[in-house]
Amino acid sequence: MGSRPGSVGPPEHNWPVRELVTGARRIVVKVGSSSLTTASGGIDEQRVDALVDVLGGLAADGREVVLVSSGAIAAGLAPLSLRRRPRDLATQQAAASVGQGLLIGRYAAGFARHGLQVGQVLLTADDVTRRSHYRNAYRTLRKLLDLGALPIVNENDTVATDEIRFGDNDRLAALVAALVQADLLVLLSDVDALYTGNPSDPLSRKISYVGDETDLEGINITAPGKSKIGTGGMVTKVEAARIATGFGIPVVLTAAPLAGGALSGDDVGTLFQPAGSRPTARLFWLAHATAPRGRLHLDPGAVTAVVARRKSLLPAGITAVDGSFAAGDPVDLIDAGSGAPVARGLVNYDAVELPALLGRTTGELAATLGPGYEREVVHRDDLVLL
Ligand SMILES: Nc1ncnc2c1ncn2[C@@H]1O[C@H](COP(=O)(O)OP(=O)(O)O)[C@@H](O)[C@H]1O
Ligand SMILES: N[C@@H](CCC(=O)OP(=O)(O)O)C(=O)O
Repeated sequence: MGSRPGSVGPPEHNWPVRELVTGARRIVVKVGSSSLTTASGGIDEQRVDALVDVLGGLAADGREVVLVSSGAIAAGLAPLSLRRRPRDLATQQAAASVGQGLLIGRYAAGFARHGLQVGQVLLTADDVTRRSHYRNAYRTLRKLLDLGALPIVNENDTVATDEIRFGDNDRLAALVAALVQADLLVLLSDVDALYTGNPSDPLSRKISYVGDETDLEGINITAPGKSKIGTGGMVTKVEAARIATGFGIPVVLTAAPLAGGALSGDDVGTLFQPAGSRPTARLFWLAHATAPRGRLHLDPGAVTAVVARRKSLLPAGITAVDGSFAAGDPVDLIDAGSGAPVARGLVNYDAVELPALLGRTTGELAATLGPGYEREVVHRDDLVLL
């Protein structure tokens, strides 16, 4: 890559942030397809074994480790004589079905050398977004850890459809980190850190520390090239870091071969500082893990009331409704002027009930329709700003 300008780091040299890494007891490690498989499609056994050795070392040190591993689709390509990552879902699912078994087999053999059992946990988006399901997922992961087994999580690609799938595992890893209340999320990729621009551009600088959102301003994240076997790219990793740090979990982003050093506290990769306060689990899930079932469009007064004054949303400030949802479902609140989502909340009415209520005051609605219609459309306790 040639010489490049100096890296962008924390303001003070002795910033103790690396202790967030070395002191972490429960760690979620996510590894991307590009770090586990060969360009021609198949498992890169040496790289899998190198990762297993690092994670086995952590477990031997008494840390709880959850591995979120991509690579099922890529690992299934060569065995099925597929020459590149298929575009159609059915072939991707078939490749994942073959590749997942091979991948987990390789992990099981590798971790056995460290005296560790692995537990395969395949999740769909629903499993980590719906309250009843994510409690279930949590129980399984917790039990595996209690039994001394190392959970290996992937998206359940063989049943996930285009509409519901995560596609990349970065966001899934951030949600799993929140689910198990991890002390640290490590995102391993084929690039050693986040850069200010495309890492192959010599003018791009390495970013060693992200303190908050302002440190991400001006960063140019380019899509991975066509030859890539991963799907998420850097955009989904930064998004995953936002989700995890927003839940109070520090994140280290680095290359898989640097994982051992990063976990020992070496100043490698990019460290994302966690937010000071942790939102309630319920609101965190509402913001990051729910799929909105509809959209309520707000006039300027309602946007100010909800965003600036943190008030409940009343029917008078809603100009339009779309989607088909039932009372209790998550919906996005849209600034009708800009079209941007400003908040997400749990709605108190069914979609079919709302059109007759729009623009009317709660007093007027209660007088004509009965006291049941005095209720807010979205109560402020069920609202989270986006
Ligand atoms: N600003 C940036 N900093 C670092 N990497 C970047 C940036 N913009 C784009 N990338 C690309 O993102 C790629 C990582 O994404 P991806 O291939 O999906 O990884 P994985 O398979 O590990 O999930 C890197 O190889 C890099 O080329
Ligand atoms: N669940 C998929 C992950 C897809 C993928 O490529 O993700 P990633 O490499 O994390 O960008 C698989 O195992 O192939």
